[in-house]
Amino acid sequence: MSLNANGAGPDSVEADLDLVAIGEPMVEFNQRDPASPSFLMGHGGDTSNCAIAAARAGARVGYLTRLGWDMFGDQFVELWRREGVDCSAVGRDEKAPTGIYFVTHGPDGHAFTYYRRHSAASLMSPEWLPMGYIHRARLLYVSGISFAISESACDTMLAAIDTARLAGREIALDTNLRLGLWSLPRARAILAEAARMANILRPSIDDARLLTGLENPDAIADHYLRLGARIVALTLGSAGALIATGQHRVRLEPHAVACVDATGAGDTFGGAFLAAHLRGADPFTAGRFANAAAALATRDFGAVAPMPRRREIEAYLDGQP
Ligand SMILES: O=C(O)C(=O)C[C@H](O)[C@H](O)COP(=O)(O)O
Repeated sequence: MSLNANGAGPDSVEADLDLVAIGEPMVEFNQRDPASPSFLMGHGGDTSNCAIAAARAGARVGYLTRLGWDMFGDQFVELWRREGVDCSAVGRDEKAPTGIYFVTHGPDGHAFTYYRRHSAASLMSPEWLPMGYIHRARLLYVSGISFAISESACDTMLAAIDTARLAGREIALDTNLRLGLWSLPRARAILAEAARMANILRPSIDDARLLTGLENPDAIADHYLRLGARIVALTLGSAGALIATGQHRVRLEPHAVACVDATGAGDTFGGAFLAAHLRGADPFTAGRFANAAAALATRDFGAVAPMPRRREIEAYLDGQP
């Protein structure tokens, strides 16, 4: 079942949302202390993270997914309502569960363990897609993870992109490569196709190296600009970010914050970047805002809980030299 799903054409629908994100949310169990058997419960899933980060950064945001008819599904609906993320077109599935994942921490950073196979979101299909809802937003946000979780979810993402393109909406793609979900050759082929259709691209340097075979951040930015993106926001992990357009590029230095858990930092960058972009900031100003937001989001455990709000990000930037 999906609520308020309609297939009305773009001309009859006013864009009353800035962005709509589509993908899979997952309940998160985060191990704060490797010596302890207890896990902190939270909420993750890259596109839901991005939607919440964008809403906290000041955008009008909608989210599309399918949830189980379970306690975790109810929690997500409550979370999005609390965060001001419109979830009126979210579908629920009586037979399939909401996905979950575990975050553990080691010397190489965090690692994810998924329990998401046959989840409600992985059963998304183009027949379900509420196209009229996509028309309501100026920009569609998709992520590589959603192409990887199942064949029908992959088809749904391609249909969502087509819908947004035909309606003249912007498309933003986060590569979010998760090789536990699909093979590198498959990811390369499908994400290159998706990147061709994206106006704004946010690859991480690790993803981009694997996907393009290139090493150098400038060469990676050139590659994606050549594919057709207008803006490439390449995040460089603890080395900051590179924002590139056809005309200009700026390297953003990292912010020195005490990092506790980087889960969701990339999604926070994406959400904050898009919120700033959609209120008219140029890509470099949006990049500075996002770079600060992502750093602030690493100061505590969990993908969502430590995400900063617009005022906090601006106050932090005001205090920077
Ligand atoms: O892996 C998945 O499928 C998830 O959605 C789990 C996490 O919530 C995001 O992956 C976090 O993404 P980052 O912002 O790159 O840390």
